[in-house]
Amino acid sequence: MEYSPILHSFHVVPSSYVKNKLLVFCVMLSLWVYMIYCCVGYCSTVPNLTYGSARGHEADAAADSQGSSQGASRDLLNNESDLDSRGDEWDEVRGEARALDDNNVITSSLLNETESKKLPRAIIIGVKKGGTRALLEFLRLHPDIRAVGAEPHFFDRNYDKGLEWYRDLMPKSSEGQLTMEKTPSYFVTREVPARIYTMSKETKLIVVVRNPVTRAISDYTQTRSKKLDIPSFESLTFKNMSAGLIDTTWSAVQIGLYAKHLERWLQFFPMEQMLFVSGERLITDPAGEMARVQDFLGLRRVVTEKYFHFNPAKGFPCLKRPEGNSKPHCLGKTKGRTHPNIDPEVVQRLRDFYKPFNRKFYKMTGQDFGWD
Ligand SMILES: Nc1ncnc2c1ncn2[C@@H]1O[C@H](COP(=O)(O)OS(=O)(=O)O)[C@@H](OP(=O)(O)O)[C@H]1O
Repeated sequence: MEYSPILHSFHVVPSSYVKNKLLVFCVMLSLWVYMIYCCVGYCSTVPNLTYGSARGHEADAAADSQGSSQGASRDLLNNESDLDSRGDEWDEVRGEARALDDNNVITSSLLNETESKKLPRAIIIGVKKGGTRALLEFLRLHPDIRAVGAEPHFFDRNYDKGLEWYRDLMPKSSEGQLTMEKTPSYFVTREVPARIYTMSKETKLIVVVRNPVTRAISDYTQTRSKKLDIPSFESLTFKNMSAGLIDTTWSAVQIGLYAKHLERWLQFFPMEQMLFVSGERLITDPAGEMARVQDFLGLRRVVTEKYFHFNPAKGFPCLKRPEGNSKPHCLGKTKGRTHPNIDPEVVQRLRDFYKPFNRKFYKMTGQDFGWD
């Protein structure tokens, strides 16, 4: 019989030594099997013991960014549910703005786990046809702003649904981000100042104002676009045309009495908590007005002139990517409608009618909007 070291060792070495060797062999075998599994890609299904924390964060970040894009598309669906919402047209550019600041993107995706829906800390409360959609869409370019695209009408039409209903409409945001909404009818609705104050007396309020005569014509143009057989602007303006008595109960006229509406807000909020944006300058100098708005909200000045491109055919500033030369995005067809020609005498009568109210408004706000 040939000499066999293995057999020999079996005979001469104590059995505990053999057991130990077998144990080591089994461990080695398992490790090899494990490594082969890794090579063919099964590791992702097995708890990662080797570099668990590093890979774990990468995976979380990927899942988070998926989460945030889902959030964005939910926001987009909200937009589509509202007639006035044209926010979707601007989303591509908005994404571009976010990509501006890499740190911000990384931070926000890592923070996504702690993101939650919050009540707005700033609201664009008016005025109807002032340029509120343009302002909201310009603001949505800012990475520190999360805004709901549709108009929630919570404080005027849906107040009985409660604050949780309202909060649920908001997009998710991280701690450093500011949640916003716009509903232009708030500025003229009697109950709204007290209700916003009850939610939070710290709420920042923004009002986009526009020459009340042009605003009234814009308002009328919108109504007429939906209902063709309405009386003329001229006949609706007067209670008694021959006596020249203006009908202040007609909402198109009433909304423009800015000083009167503002008085109600000042019973609840100090002037420092309100910002008045010129609807006219938002068209002629959007970057200048945006600088004021961002300062008021305590934000970095991210949305600057490099985001705007004046479209001569449309007659309005549109949004462009700061880099590259892709086509600028403009607001939809319902913004910037052609106004009907109004009898110049009626326009003059309205101007005269608004003059004292405008003066009072300039005095209250400390701003001359140059309408007279
Ligand atoms: N960038 C840009 N693009 C298009 N339109 C612009 C822009 N900036 C301000 N505006 C003016 O916004 C007016 C509509 O105002 P609102 O968005 O407040 O209207 S609404 O109350 O939400 O229906 C709209 O009024 P009309 O011109 O009467 O249609 C515009 O004059």
